[in-house]
Amino acid sequence: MFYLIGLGLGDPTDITVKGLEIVKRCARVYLEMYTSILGCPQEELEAFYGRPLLLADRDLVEQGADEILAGAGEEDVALLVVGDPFGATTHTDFILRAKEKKVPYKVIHNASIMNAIGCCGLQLYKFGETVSIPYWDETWKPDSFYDKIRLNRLNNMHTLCLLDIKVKEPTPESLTRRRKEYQPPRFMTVAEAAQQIMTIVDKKDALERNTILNEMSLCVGLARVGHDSQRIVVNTLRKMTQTDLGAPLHSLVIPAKEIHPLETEFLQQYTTIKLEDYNH
Ligand SMILES: C[S@@+](CC[C@H](N)C(=O)[O-])C[C@H]1O[C@@H](n2cnc3c(N)ncnc32)[C@H](O)[C@@H]1O
Repeated sequence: MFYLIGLGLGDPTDITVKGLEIVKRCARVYLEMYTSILGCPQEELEAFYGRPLLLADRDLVEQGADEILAGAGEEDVALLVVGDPFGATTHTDFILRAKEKKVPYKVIHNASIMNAIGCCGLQLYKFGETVSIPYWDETWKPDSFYDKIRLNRLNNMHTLCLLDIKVKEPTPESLTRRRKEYQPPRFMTVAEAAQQIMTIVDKKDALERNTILNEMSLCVGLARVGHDSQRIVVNTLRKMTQTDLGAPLHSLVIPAKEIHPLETEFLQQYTTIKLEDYNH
């Protein structure tokens, strides 16, 4: 059997009892930590599970599905995913590959940032399409995520912005070489995300700027959701560009234009801005 097991968001003990029992009895257990991170080293997980783990890095997850699924028809193999397995688009592919190979599979769910984001007080059923904000570089500055935020704002829906994680990215110089060298891992902060959004907003004409988003629009920065060190801050978009929420992972929420009074009351604990009569 092939098991896709969610680890939750915080620390090793967030795995479910069901997940832990499966992990203990599997022949091979792979750990995927490039679409998200747990905030503890692999050794800590191994000590808690009482068994070794095989690290499934980006190359193995994206190109090595056959290797991971090998033998899963006869013995138990698991792939551990931080959050919920369906909280990242990458893992549905594993299910399709298992089906194709006639390997039986089971998914063990856990908390995901997709639902834990409700901890800021904005109601989950008022969120529109989630966006991913990629790191910009000198030559590549995609801004299609802004169009989705715009549509959500026009439809009075909140937007969850998931922020880029760069792990095992080859250095530009080694791209053409057989032996790749890798850049240090990078995790986008709420300040960096807010800065990229501000850059787009600043380019819009005055009418668009005032009706969709402007520097005074509110946003919610969240760091390390589900960890003991979780932080949530509500700020204006401009001030969020200067807000340091510490270690990764971070997410940013752009609230809908109209916020329910209960949402306002909840958000108020994360800011000194008087939200009751705030109108941006
Ligand atoms: C591919 S997504 C989430 C994948 C994961 N499978 C899940 O279900 O939560 C990764 C992004 O989600 C956000 N994220 C994940 N865990 C987070 C956390 N604990 N706190 C804040 N943001 C988080 C970050 O923006 C991160 O770059």
